[in-house]
Order: sequence, then structure tokens, then C-alpha cells
Amino acid sequence: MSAPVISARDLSLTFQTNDGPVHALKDVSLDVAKGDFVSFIGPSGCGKTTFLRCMADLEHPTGGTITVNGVSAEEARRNRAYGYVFQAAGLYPWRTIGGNIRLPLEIMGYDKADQAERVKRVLDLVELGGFEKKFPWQLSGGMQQRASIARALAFDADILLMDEPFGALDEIVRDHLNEQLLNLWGRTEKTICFVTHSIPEAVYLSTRIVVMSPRPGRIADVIESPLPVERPLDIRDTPEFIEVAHRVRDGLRAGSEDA
Ligand SMILES: Nc1ncnc2c1ncn2[C@@H]1O[C@H](COP(=O)(O)OP(=O)(O)OP(=O)(O)O)[C@@H](O)[C@H]1O
Repeated sequence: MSAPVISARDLSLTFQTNDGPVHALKDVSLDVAKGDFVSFIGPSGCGKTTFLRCMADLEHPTGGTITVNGVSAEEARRNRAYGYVFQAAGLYPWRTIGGNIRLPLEIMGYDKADQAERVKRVLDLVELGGFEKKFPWQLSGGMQQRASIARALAFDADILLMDEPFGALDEIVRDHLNEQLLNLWGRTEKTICFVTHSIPEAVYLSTRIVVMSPRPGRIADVIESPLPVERPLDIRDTPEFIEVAHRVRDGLRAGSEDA
């Protein structure tokens, strides 16, 4: 087996606050393999975002180790190993969609022709071809979120870190984006780490589901999905899907009873 893309060993993170220490993560160990689609699910405040932010070097663990592409999270960030998609699309309203996607490329010093080619390619990838010159307010919430995914894809990072990217969208739009994301993952072979609160979303998207327990955040269960790679939306009505969803629910329940 090839080396894991992300490897956490006994990872802990305690925030020091005015009200005393907050143990956000405790002894979390996990390997994410190349091409995996890993979802993190757990109750609010169990450390999902903190774990993702540790991978991205946006938080610094107080114990244990984490490597990304075999190097420290800091070095991986400098190597631009990942694209990060936040809960809110976070597009600059004064820039066009193309201008928003181009921004990180400008900062990284890509030449103009390369920028233009990349913007076009990623807009096509998220099915927003033709929207380059529109402003964010001219797009629906789901389209804005797709634009933010395009921005994270524009510089060829092999890893996509996504923090509840579809949480604020209605169910029909979310279903559609879930389908598109799976499609995109299949075509690009990225490694994806995805935070969600939704059991069906986690089961539909993932090759592995990491169930986390309440504070201090620990891993309660890691479920290898038995579902095929090809997943039409109606796979959610199959007994296999329902069985995995049950197991996630059991893991969530067991995790909160242990806490
Ligand atoms: N910068 C910070 N300073 C202090 N405490 C923090 C900080 N960031 C997060 N926390 C605390 O750490 C815990 C884990 O937070 P985190 O955002 O990782 O949880 P989460 O599982 O992503 O929650 P949610 O599902 O609600 O987004 C929470 O109790 C939170 O209040």
C-alpha cells in the first residue's frame, strides 16, 4: 500500500480560553489514503473543523503528530498541497467569479495565460462555464459554493479539504451538488476530507466515514463503505445504504454515551 496522504498520530489540541482549557481533540489517530473520500461526522463542537484545520496548518496541535503528503502540515501548506472550501462560499463581491478564482493564482504568480486557461478549466469542471464574468450576487447559493470549489481546484492541489460546504443549502440543491462532487472526485482522483452533519450525505459521498464523539473529540468508529463507486442518488433507498447509515447512527449514539 502506498504511504498515506494524511497521517495523524495521537493528535490532541487543547485551546486555552478565559473559561479554562477546551479539549477539542484527544488522541486522534487516522490514515487517509490517496484517492480516499473521507467524511467526518459528529455532534456540534466535537472537533471536526479543528481536525481539518490541523491538516491545513491553520491550527497547531498541542500533542501528537500530523503529516500531509509525508511532510509536516506547515510544509504541505507551503507546497500548496490542498485546496480548502469553507462553510460559506466567501467570494469577494467586488470581483467577478473569474476574478475570484484567479485571485490565488495571481498571488501565487501564475502567468496571465495560465491563469485564464485554469479559470476556464475549473469553471467547466464545476459546470459554471459561461459565468466567468458574472458577479457573486448574480449567482444562486449553490452556484456560489461551486465557484468556491472551483477556486480550491484551480491550482492543482491533490487534496481537497471541505468544511460543511453544502450545509446552508436546501436539500434539492445539496443532492445535486453531492452528485456533482462525486462526479468531480471520480474524474480528478483527488483525496477529499469532508466535514458534514448529515448522515445521508456522509454515506452517499464517502469511501470511509469517520464518526467522532463529543468533546474531547475522539474517533468513535471508522466505517469502510461497501457501496460501489458508481452511486446514483437512488442508491440511498437500497438496503446496503440504509445499513451503513444505521451503523453511523449507532456510532454517533455510542460516542455520545461514552462522553
Ligand atoms: N480558536 C478557538 N478557541 C477556543 N476554543 C475553540 C476555538 N476553536 C474551536 N474551539 C472549541 O473547540 C471545540 C471544537 O470546535 P470545532 O469547531 O472543531 O467543532 P466542530 O465539530 O467542527 O463543530 P460544528 O459541527 O458545530 O462546526 C468547540 O468546543 C469549540 O468551541
